Amino acid sequence: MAEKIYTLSQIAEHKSKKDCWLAINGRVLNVTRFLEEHPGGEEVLMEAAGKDATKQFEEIGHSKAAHELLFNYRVGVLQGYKLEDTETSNNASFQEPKKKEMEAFVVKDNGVPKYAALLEFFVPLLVAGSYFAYRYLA
Ligand code: HEM
Repeated sequence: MAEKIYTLSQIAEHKSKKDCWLAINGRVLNVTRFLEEHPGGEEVLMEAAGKDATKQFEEIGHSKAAHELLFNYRVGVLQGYKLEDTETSNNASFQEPKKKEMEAFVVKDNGVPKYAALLEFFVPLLVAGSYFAYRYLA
């Protein structure tokens, strides 16, 4: 999927409270609707508005959740960054957990693995029981 590529000077045209863009890790973000929600406050975002804010963003030590939030505001890619990289990291953080959830769901809901789990529990118990019975009773 092709994404729109922006230059830093194009981003610099969007630095007001009503239209606020910035770039982080090669992604161009429209954070206008996030200004009021940002836990670190509107002011720090406004200071970074219209610029590449990667350094500031990383220096704060934002959480994984904050890194994932970035995807919600993505409007394009900063010129000079590879598209594949951003696509891959996008897929990795959004699709992998979903897949894991699905697997857990299938195991819980399927009768066969439950039966297998019971066997896995009782067979070693039976073997150990037989061994001790043989050792102490015979
Ligand atoms: C779209 C971009 C951004 C997102 C999605 C975002 C998200 C967040 C979130 C979720 C938090 C809560 C703490 C955490 O989970 O790490 C936070 C805190 C904070 N952010 Fe951001 N942030 C962004 C950009 C920035 C930028 C560019 C700066 C600095 C120029 C900044 C400065 C801060 C500060 C100072 C805090 C408070 C840290 C604290 O109280 O310990 N953020 N941000």
